[in-house]
Amino acid sequence: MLSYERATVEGRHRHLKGSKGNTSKFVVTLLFFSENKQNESSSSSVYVHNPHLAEMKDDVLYHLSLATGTHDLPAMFGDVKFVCTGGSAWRMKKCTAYIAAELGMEDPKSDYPNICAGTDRYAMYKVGPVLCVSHGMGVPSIAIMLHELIKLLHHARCTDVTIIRIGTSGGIGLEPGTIVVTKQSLDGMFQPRFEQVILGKTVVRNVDLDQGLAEELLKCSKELNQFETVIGNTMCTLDFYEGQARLDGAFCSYTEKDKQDFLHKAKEAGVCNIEMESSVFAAMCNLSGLRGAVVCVTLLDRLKGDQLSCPHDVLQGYQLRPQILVGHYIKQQLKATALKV
Ligand SMILES: O=P(O)(O)O[C@@H]1C[C@H](O)[C@@H](CO)O1
Ligand SMILES: O=c1cc[nH]c(=O)[nH]1
Repeated sequence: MLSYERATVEGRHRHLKGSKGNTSKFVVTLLFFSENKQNESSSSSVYVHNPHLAEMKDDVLYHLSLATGTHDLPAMFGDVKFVCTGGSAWRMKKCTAYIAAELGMEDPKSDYPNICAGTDRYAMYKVGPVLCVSHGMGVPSIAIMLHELIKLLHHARCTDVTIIRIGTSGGIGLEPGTIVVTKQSLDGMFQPRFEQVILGKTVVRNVDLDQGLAEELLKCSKELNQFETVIGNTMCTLDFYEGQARLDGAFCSYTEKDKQDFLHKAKEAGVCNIEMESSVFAAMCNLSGLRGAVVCVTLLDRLKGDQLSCPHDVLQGYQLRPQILVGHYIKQQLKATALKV
């Protein structure tokens, strides 16, 4: 069972306009969900926390092109136990075919229809208990997908779902092709938090990820022994260029030295890689009670450069690594569950 914990943070806003040093007080209420061990049940299905949903006759998951009124969501998705999500639709289709082969569930025609074919916002594929969904680029895009996915899992009455973001990133001091399993998601100021403005107030959300799941994934990588994997902090930014201290965007107002100083500070804060979705992903896993992990391959070492100039096939090969690791993990989990039955 999960229960709310409330915490209040007080601070002061500095007014941008008006007289120098003018500030006003703000109060932010933090809601954490914590495990209630006393009432722990064997399966977990706490995904949505919204009293308004129960009052709605029909729920339209607009960006997924699915709805409770037009689709039998329990029949379509009730067996889902794992969700893999990543930026590109191509990668999610590849991931579906790879996991199908790993689990011996290949479609003889190798055709995995896009369940969200009614929209070009996101793509979704399913093989057995595994759902693969694309999320686009950046926090707003993945947040919209996650709101609708979490409602989908709720309407479908799914239980015990694990969700893993399989993505790409820029590494700091790591050999390109290394996988980073995120320990904590830090913002651009190296703070472990996700800030969202709701009703004109800043709400700070918890970005802790499931450490047990991260360790299990690291163990799987050791068993596979195909590529280097580390557990470390991931910096989540709102931009690929200036937000990640690149020198090659359309605009840049800092020097190579400024960039290096920033990246070294990030390294000191335990940052192993930089990407653009982990913070809100972690926050929404915490809110929903989903078990979550972020597994990203590094495409380059940001201490050595900014441009992704290595050959296309090398980059595509790197992109497949997170799914190889996650495919192995899912296969092991399903085997272990089958043994228990
Ligand atoms: O899941 P992907 O590999 O798309 O995530 C990273 C972070 C940004 O969305 C994108 C930038 O190239 O790659
Ligand atoms: O450097 C990189 C590479 C992939 N994705 C990012 O966000 N940054």
